Amino acid sequence: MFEPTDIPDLTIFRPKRHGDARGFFSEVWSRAAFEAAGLAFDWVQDNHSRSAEAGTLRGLHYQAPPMAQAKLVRCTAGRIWDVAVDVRPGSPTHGRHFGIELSAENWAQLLVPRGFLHGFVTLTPDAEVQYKVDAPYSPEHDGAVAWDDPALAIPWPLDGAPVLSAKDAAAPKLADWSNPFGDMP
Ligand SMILES: Cc1cn([C@H]2C[C@H](O)[C@@H](COP(=O)(O)OP(=O)(O)O[C@H]3O[C@@H](C)C(=O)[C@@H](O)[C@H]3O)O2)c(=O)[nH]c1=O
Repeated sequence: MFEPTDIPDLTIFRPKRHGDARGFFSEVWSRAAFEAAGLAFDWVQDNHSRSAEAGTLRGLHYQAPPMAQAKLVRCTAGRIWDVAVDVRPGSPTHGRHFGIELSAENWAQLLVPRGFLHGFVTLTPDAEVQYKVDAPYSPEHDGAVAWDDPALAIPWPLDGAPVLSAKDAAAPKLADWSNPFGDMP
């Protein structure tokens, strides 16, 4: 059910789907199951986004401490390529990225700890992404790093230029960015 990745603390969660003639039932998050796996989070907000076009890229985003957010991300319509980048100061995997397809079919989720950048690109039209966060939205702490920074070299599955927000199109490269996570508790 829980699978480690090659980045410590970045975890894949594959909830069981109980299929029957009506459809399916699935526990998409359970405090007991997560705590039994050593994953205790106090989620405070559920987010839901929909992107009309395939090739819509949202990222790479973070909230700075003390409003840093862990995220539990899933895709409930269509397919996305979800990416997390470890920017925890002193982490042995600092700068490393991890990507995974999340979809309404594979029902996988990605648990992104605090101290990571997070983003995704939609692989189908009308993709819907839902995620829990463990700190409230704070526009003053909201930030972005360039999705296409060559220093990160993320192989986004894109066919041409992505659809971006103005904020993401103007995001700084890692070299021009001041990492706020050194102050993380
Ligand atoms: C993230 C967020 C945005 N908003 C508002 C601000 C703005 O008017 C509108 C759209 O915001 P954004 O452009 O930041 O939305 P988006 O680009 O979808 O941002 C999200 O991207 C993914 C990859 C993440 O990891 C999230 O944490 C978040 O940063 O919604 C909230 O009210 N609450 C929130 O928690």
